[in-house]
Amino acid sequence: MRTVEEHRAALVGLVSALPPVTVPLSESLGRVLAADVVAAVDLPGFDNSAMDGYAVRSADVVGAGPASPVVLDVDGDIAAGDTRRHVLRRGATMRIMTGAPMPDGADAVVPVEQSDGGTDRAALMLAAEVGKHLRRRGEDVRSGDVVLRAGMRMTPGRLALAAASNVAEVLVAARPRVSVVSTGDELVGLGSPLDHGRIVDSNRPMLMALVEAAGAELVGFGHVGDDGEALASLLELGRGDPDLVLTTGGVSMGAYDTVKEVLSRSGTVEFSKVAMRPGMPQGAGVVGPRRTPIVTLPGNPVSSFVSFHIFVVPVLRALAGLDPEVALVDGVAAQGWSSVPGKVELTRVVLGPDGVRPSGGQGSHMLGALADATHLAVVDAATTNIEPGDVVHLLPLVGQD
Ligand SMILES: Nc1nc2c(c(=O)[nH]1)N[C@H]1C(S)=C(S)[C@@H](COP(=O)(O)OP(=O)(O)OC[C@H]3O[C@@H](n4cnc5c(N)ncnc54)[C@H](O)[C@@H]3O)O[C@H]1N2
Ligand code: MOO
Repeated sequence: MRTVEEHRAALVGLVSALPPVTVPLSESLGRVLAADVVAAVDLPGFDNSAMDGYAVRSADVVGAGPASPVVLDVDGDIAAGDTRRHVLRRGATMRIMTGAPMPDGADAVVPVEQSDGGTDRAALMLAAEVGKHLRRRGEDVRSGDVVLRAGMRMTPGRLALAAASNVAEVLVAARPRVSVVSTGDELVGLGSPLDHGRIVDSNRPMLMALVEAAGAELVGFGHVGDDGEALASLLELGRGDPDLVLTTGGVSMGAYDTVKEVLSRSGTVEFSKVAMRPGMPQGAGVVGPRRTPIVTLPGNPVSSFVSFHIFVVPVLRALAGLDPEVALVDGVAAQGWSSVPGKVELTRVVLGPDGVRPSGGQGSHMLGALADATHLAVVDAATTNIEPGDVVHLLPLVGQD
């Protein structure tokens, strides 16, 4: 029996990194940066006013206050977007709006609320000191600064920072192209009537969703029955020219476990038992004329879900040129639970305010626990009992991190 690490290393070894791609910033949300983003401009780009009010030389308003207003000539207006270069006369002021460039010579702003609002002459009632209500060029970001680092996922906030820095395009990790195929005669499509003995093909929508939530691109999907020829031809097709094919079902010891039967014959896919629960029966290799990497996941829904997290995510990350390892986070058990000896156990858990608890029934056919689960607790093969207060290692669920 293989260890989880051995099987993961074998899978990651099947793929090589795809080259990163340049995308317009507007299409970068959710993508992982493949290079640092460097600001092309200072932020702010010029000294500007933080308030609607009056640009002044602080020396001209010394002692100004409600009881002792300083009255100055108003030499004109400066609106946001004014591209002229203004110079403020000594003993004068200019009306200025939020975001408008400061005139040369001005070093402070008196907000309109602390004035009489005059347009020819204005009475100012604040002794604004140097820098008051002023936003300095480059105080936020300097041109040439690294504002985002390679490996970060683009979020709306990061996108805003890149946009303000006038970065129009970014280099991002490639999105691997993935096909998903479910197998089994018992499966019917979502929304169809269910005869006795039939079940809904839930693994296919689950894996399609996992693929997309993991940042990969779904390029094909289908279902085949337990018919060896159909399965063989579907896999040969490699529809959509995927970088990876995922199958689910048909990999254990049954008389109709077609994936294993058909692909074992090809000689390019290896089937193994992995010391984990759930997800023991696994297979992987290459198929078709392009030797497309394939990972054959077990059919039990939870086994398939867990195997995706433990094996497919690292493969997708390797394809994207990222470190295959996903960092685990620590949590503290709020209650105890037992774990199978000799195998890594992946327990669906909820990380709540009081700590970590198993989320519902843990059978590999039981999807109920996925409603609330936030993480998989990775319990090593030597541990048979988790006690309340124990530190447990958690893998965030895809789409939930
Ligand atoms: N004699 C043995 N039997 C089994 C073993 C074993 O070692 N010896 N291993 C068990 C383990 S562990 C697992 S996991 C499963 C893996 O089975 P398969 O990959 O061959 O999957 P199937 O037999 O096709 O299906 C298993 C189970 O999952 C349901 N299923 C399958 N596909 C879907 C789908 N797309 N959507 C929803 N549910 C699906 C299927 O109906 C079965 O109930 O084998 C054990 N048996
Ligand atoms: O390993 Mo199976 O995955 O227990 O259900």
